Amino acid sequence: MVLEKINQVNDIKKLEPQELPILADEIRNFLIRKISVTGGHLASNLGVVELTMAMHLAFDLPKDKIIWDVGHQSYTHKLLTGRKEGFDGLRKYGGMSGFPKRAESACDCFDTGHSSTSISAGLGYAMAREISGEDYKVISVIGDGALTGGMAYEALNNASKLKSNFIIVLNDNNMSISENVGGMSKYLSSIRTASAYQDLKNGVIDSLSRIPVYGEKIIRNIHKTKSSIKQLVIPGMYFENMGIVYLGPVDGHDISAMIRTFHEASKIEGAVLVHVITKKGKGYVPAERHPARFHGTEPFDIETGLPLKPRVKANYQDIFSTVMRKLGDRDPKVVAITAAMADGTGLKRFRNMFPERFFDVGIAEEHAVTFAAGLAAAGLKPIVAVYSSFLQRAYDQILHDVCIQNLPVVFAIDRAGLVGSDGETHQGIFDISYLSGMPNMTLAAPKNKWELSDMIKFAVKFETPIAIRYPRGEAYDGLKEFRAPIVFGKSEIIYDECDIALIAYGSMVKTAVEVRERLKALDYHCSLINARFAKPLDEEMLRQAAKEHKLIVTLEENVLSGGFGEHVTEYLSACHAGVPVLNIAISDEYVEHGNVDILRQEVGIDADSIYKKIIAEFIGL
Ligand SMILES: Cc1ncc(C[n+]2csc(CCOP(=O)(O)OP(=O)(O)O)c2C)c(N)n1
Ligand SMILES: CC(=O)[C@@H](O)[C@H](O)COP(=O)(O)O
Ligand SMILES: [Mg+2]
Repeated sequence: MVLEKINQVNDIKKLEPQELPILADEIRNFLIRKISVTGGHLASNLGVVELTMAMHLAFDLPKDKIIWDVGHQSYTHKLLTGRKEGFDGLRKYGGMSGFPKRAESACDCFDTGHSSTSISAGLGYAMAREISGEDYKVISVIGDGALTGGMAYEALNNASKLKSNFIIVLNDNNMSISENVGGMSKYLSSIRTASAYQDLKNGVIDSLSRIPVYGEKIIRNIHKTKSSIKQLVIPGMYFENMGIVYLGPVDGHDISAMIRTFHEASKIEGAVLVHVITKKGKGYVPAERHPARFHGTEPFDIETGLPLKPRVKANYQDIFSTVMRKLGDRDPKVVAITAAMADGTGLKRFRNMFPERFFDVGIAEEHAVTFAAGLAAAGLKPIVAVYSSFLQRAYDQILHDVCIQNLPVVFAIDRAGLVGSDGETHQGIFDISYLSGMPNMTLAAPKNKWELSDMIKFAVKFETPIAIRYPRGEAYDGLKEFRAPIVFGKSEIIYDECDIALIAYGSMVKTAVEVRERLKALDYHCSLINARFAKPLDEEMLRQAAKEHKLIVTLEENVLSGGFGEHVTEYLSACHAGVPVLNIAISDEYVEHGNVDILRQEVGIDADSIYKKIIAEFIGL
């Protein structure tokens, strides 16, 4: 086993050349085996095995800095930097992260998780190196999907002024999570398919490189200057015209070709983009055939590629998918927007049925929101389906383009709450806080699957901005009998008693049901109120609850700061309600990766922790 020889960074450099393809195969088998048990980002990682090996061979880690965009494709890098043992605990609580983490290894120089940050961060490193007079190479690895994100262009624009070497590796597998979209994607395809042109260029460079002494110089000059020869023979003029040298395309499964190109790229003063072509899912047939399904996978059977635990119950995304289909059918003004998350959000069905009213704008949340604002201003009914943590990107667009103009944009905020294995970059625990301060915004959250459907229907008729948040995964199917119509700003009283009022928002209603059952066993009488709206608050209900109970408990899956509970407490204290309020929320800390049930216990929002906190509070009254 060649992989056995890889125990720490740079061990790969000790291998014989003939061992490298064997190592690539063994790494693929290792990843398939491990991820089939733990789950994780398989297809992207299978695609970059040789690319990562070539970078580790061409560069000097940890001195040189490799920055992985998104970071979901960094598994081979982890393997080659002494973290083989970590794969059994991949993305588990207390185990190895699925993303690069500076705290995990000296070879991880920048934490990532959200897309399109690598060129900015790399440029920061390169500039810092210039200023401090240090000597290391900086390499940002960005996918073709991540290159649809606006930040990447802001960084490229800025990178053109760099005087020292900075390598951008464009890992082009012609896929985002699903098919990549947009003009840049088309442009990259045209480069890939222009093979005749490419052969011509390679021929010229190859011939030049065979000319002793002068050949190298001419090639360098070609790369350095904006000569007309270069314009003729090198594709990638988009980058070249920005002042970024373009090299490629290079076969991303040919280690020697990549090493040669990286050495070439290292000699260039300024920013250079190396265009590498890879195959997403390479080496595992089910992942090659279904790269989107194996982008991020649950544990699966290696033989068949099928999930080990087939889903029995519908998840919130299935419910969203169904209601969107119905709305699309009923109302031709309904349009749906996603920032590259059609699969995850459940918009695929809408896309297939109403392609002309479906927009995948690429990994461009800021643009998605302002684009939706434009659609709304022109009289359509846009629904932006977006993960809570990714919507953080678009704070100003929501405020400036949607809320100030009071436009009827619906935000379907998916993955709201703890998401689990992706960890701190992906936990959707800030949206109530960052949205509730925006005038004109309405915030709602359903208690169960039927209410999600009712709320989306309500939202589509709503005439001002509205955000509906719901969690990742299985939809709650309890409390079916409680389906009072949705009324703007009004909560739903589920059980009306005395002693304690449990006022739960969205996903926490389910937990509150369990807490109430346990408190009942101790003879505590608890009301259960489904808040439905975090903004505006149901003030009438709050005043009433304050009068009728000895303790108010708010429950939410969001950070405390700026969250639902804080607003309730503030309101009750402003009206001198005189009743104690216990806020159940996540304390103001980032929550790491792990199983959601474990994380809930860790942050104290599981039924048991809440039950204990309530008893302690009540006894102290
Ligand atoms: C801001 C943001 N939006 C969405 C995502 C979700 N996301 C993760 S990877 C990915 C696709 C990336 O495609 P690409 O960069 O080409 O990498 P590949 O998986 O193809 O290697 C998306 C949309 C994200 N991580 N960050
Ligand atoms: C890396 C990334 O950002 C996505 O692939 C994310 O992991 C998807 O998460 P879900 O599994 O919740 O769709
Ligand atoms: Mg890609």
